[in-house]
Amino acid sequence: MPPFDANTLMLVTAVFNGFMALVWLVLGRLFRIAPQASLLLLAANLVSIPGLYCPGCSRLWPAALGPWMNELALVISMALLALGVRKLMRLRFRFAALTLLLAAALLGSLLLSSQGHAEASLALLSLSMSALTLSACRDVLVGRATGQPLGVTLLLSMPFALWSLMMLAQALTLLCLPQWRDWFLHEDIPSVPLAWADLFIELCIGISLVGLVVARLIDRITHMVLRDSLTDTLNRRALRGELRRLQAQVARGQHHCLAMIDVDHFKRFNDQHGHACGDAALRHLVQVLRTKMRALDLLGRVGGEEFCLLLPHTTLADAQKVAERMAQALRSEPLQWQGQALRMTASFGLMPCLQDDPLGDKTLAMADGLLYRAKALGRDRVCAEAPEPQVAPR
Ligand SMILES: Nc1nc2c(ncn2[C@@H]2O[C@H](COP(=O)(O)OP(=O)(O)OP(=O)(O)O)[C@@H](O)[C@H]2O)c(=O)[nH]1
Repeated sequence: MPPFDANTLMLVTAVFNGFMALVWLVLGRLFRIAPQASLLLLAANLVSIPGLYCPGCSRLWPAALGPWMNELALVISMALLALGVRKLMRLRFRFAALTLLLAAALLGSLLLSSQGHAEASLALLSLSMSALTLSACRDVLVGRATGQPLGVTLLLSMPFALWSLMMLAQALTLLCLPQWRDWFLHEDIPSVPLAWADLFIELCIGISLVGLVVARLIDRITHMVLRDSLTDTLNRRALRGELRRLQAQVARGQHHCLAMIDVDHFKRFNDQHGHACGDAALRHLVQVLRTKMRALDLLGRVGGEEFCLLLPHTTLADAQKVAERMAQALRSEPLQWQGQALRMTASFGLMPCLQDDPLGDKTLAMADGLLYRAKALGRDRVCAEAPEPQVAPR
């Protein structure tokens, strides 16, 4: 007897899946990390165990249904895995498509099995597993966190793609290449090469799923560190970082602009309608400003009701048009609060990013000065100023 027969390898895979079920239990229940996804992945691992290794199970159902029942557990496990991955990547469930796929696979394979077409029945189940893992692979690619490098995403999606390919190859072999059947199945249990491949891919999927959770945690922490929690704009720290980056480009001849934006008479929202209304007003402001921003533009909250807009690769004349459009949009879209339409305006101080200002402090201070000029001139307006032309020293 070889040192590792297929049954031993399937037992090792089942033990590993049991261990992963424990990992999801701890992550989801104890640490409350991705609790719903963890629950689905816990169930996926538990359900896979009888499909991988269950010596006494054959006594529970007719012998003809033996292989079908094993594969059935694996198909259900794959469906739970696909759902868990979707939840982990924060994508909406597509229950209709999943139910249709499962119903077609299970009913079709049962029908084929009952009519004596055991190979076609197994092939159908393998095909459905291939489709389920392919959809998980796609979800890992589609739902990747914003800052996650493409190489890492490809690496994390690889085990799902491998599993999908392996199941597809198994289905095609059962249907079209019976002479190669031994590569996949030995009688009704997996062949040794397939059992090895199973074990390897299950290990990789487990590691990949934990990697996805870590990527999600990193994404959340980065978001918390760099974003303002009320308005979901950049916070002061992130804004300063972006401004430094733009100032470095200004030194190399690029043209960027910066606008300081302050809500007019903001205190009245708080005083007359309560603090919750003030918060809603800030979110409304951001929502309206965003409709006039390009994908490249960056908005950050400097503090209180004061915001800073960075307009990369924009001349002062173009930036002025953007700011005027924003002021107009605010004027025409009042805040809807408890059945009332509350008029909201803002003042803008607009500056081109200055040369010889590596941290952007001078640019910020001058934009702030222009903002106060806009306030002094009666609010609800844009004040812009070109910098003094630089005179070359004689
Ligand atoms: N609701 C809410 N209020 C805030 C927040 N941050 C700062 N404020 C309030 O914003 C108000 C700012 O008021 P002021 O600085 O007097 O400015 P203003 O009323 O907008 O007047 P002008 O700028 O001169 O037009 C203060 O009452 C702060 O308490 C916040 O996150 N939420």
